[in-house]
Order: sequence, then C-alpha cells, then structure tokens
Amino acid sequence: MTPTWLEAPVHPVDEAAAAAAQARQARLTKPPGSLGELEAVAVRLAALQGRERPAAERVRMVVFAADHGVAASGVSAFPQAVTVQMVRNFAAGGAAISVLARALGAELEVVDVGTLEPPGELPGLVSARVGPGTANFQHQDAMTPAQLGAALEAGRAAVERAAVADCQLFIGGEMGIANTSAAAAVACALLAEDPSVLAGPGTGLDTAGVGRKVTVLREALARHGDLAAAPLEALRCFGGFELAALAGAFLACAQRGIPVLVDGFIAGVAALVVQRLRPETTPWLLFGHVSAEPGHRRVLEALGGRPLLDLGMRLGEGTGAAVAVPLLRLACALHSGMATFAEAGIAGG
Ligand SMILES: O=C(O)c1ccc[n+]([C@@H]2O[C@H](COP(=O)([O-])O)[C@@H](O)[C@H]2O)c1
Ligand SMILES: Cc1cc2nc[nH]c2cc1C
Repeated sequence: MTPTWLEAPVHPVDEAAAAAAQARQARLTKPPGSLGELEAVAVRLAALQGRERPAAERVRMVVFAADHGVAASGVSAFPQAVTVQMVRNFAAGGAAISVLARALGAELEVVDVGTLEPPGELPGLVSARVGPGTANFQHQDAMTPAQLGAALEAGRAAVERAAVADCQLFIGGEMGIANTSAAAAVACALLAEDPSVLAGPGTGLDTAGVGRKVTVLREALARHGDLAAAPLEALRCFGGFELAALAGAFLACAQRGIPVLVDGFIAGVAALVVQRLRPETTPWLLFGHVSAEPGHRRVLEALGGRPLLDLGMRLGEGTGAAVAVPLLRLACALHSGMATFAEAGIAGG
C-alpha cells in the first residue's frame, strides 16, 4: 500500500565538504564566529551540496494547491473558491510569491493537486489533480490510501523536474483554504497535543472562530486512535493533497540531495510528517521563518528547527522561505568571497 519510493535511501551529507567549509570560515578575515548564523548556514549548505563553497542561485519554488472538505465546517475566514482564484493569480503573476520569484530570479511552478473546480489551462500550471478536494475530515477520512499515494507522488514528480533544472535549493509553497485546520489536525495527531495548542486564526478567524475550529479538530481527532507513531496515516486521515504533495517533495529532495527551505505552518507540518517518517531527512530541512500562526513555534520546536527570520508573516505560498533566500545568498557570498587572513596579510588568523 505504501509507495515503495518512500523507502529509498536519503542522500548522505558530505562531512568532508562541511569540514572544508568550517576550516575556510576559520581563515576568513573576521573574528571567529562573528557572522553568527550566517557562518553556520553556509557550512550546512556546503555539507548538503557537497562543495566547500555552496550557492543558492538556482532556486526552484513550487506551490501546491488543493481544496479541503473541512472548509464546509466553517473553519476559515475565506470561502473555498479563493483557492482556485489564487491559482489563477499565481499564473498571472500577481500573487506575493509570483512577485518574490521574479525579484529573486527564481523559477515558480504551480501544481494543482485538487482544487474544487479545475482552474483550466494556465501558463506555468501543472495539473496533477488527485480529486476535487479532500473529504471533510470532521466526519470521514480526508483521503483514501490511493489518493494519499497520488498526492505524495505529485510532490516527488515536482522534485524530479526541479532536479532536471539543476536546482540548488527547493522551496515548497501551498495554497488551500482551510489547510491550517488540516495541518493543525496532523500536528495534533503526531505531537499528541490538544487542538487548543495548535489551532490558530489562519487567514483571520476571530476568537469565536478559533473556538469552533478547536471543537471541529477535537471531534475529528476523537474518531481515531493514537496516530503519534503513524505519520502517513495521520496525513491520510486529516491532511490535504497539497500537504501530502509537500511531504512527498521534501522526502524526494532529501533522497535526491537537494536542500529544502521550509516555509510556514503548513509546510512545517509537512516537514514534521517527513521527519517522523524518516528522521535521517532532518539535515536537509532548513527553515526560512517562523509564522505568526501560533502553532508554528510548537511545530518548529518538535522539528528542532531554527528559523532564519521572524517577521510576523502568515501568508503561506512559500513566501516566508522566499524572503530568506537573500540571506542564504549573502551567507554564501561572504563564505566564498571574503579574503583569508593570509591573503589580506592580516595578523592573528
Ligand atoms: O504558512 C503559514 O504559516 C500560514 C498561516 C496562515 C494561513 N496561511 C495560508 O492561508 C490559507 C489557510 O488558512 P485558513 O484560515 O483558510 O486555514 C492557506 O492558503 C495558507 O497558505 C498560511
Ligand atoms: C487572498 C489569499 C491569499 C492566500 N495565499 C495563501 N493563502 C491565502 C489565502 C487568501 C485568502
């Protein structure tokens, strides 16, 4: 039942490249450690890319979009039709991630994994529809096993295309009205937390709305046993097609040896599924930011992830990862462009 590719080995991290990068950092014209996290992230990228001087120039962004049956339970501030409307906005170049992709010179691909209405043919849009949205997980399992397999595969296929384009860094974004409920339910199942800890306003629910969301999540979680050790089953029962596609993409990146820059709450939960399924993926997952969605901090804590930015963003689409790309680029530029003490003739190195 479980797709066999999920069990393929994760790419090893290159410890020799990490050691060479660390040694180079020690020779650069600055007091040791004075560039803080910028040093650590350059060394980490060196280990992942298998080269002393890493780069984050060729960035691939993929936004996975899908609808959620649980939207019918009144858990979002926005109507479900916004999902497909935003897909058209991505393709037309008017969404926040479209602007960031242009500004960064990054390739942006949009994958329809199952909006309620098909968006039609659009430039840059890949159709990998698993169905017209998930079932409402308040009352039944969100996906069948076959749907879960197809959604995971949509993520893997996107990474295959990114690998052909020789990408150095992968960003997975998502769009799906009500997907903070799906992500919160999956995270509650994996972390054995009450929904009051992980459910938040999402697109903008008020306090009463968040209370309704918590009730819906408690009811859904109560229909299942303990899923803390069953990440794929939690994903199938509560997740979305885009969440599963993100999980498939993140795992495929780790298998292919492509570093991932994880976005916000929903992408973070996809990363948590992957980490619980295959803990050896951990080094491949870098974290762009911490979202204003309150549950994200708990998810990052569980992942052991340190976000690069904390800007109060809560948009999704991959935007919180995209805005961290310039930092990675600067970290790489410093790492490979600074003079060493010997080159500059400075004493004390
Ligand atoms: O990435 C985040 O941290 C994040 C936090 C809150 C909302 N979102 C976005 O908002 C949508 C889900 O919000 P909601 O309220 O409909 O569950 C979905 O399209 C996400 O991309 C994203
Ligand atoms: C307008 C809008 C844009 C989004 N992008 C990601 N999630 C979103 C939710 C809404 C409502």
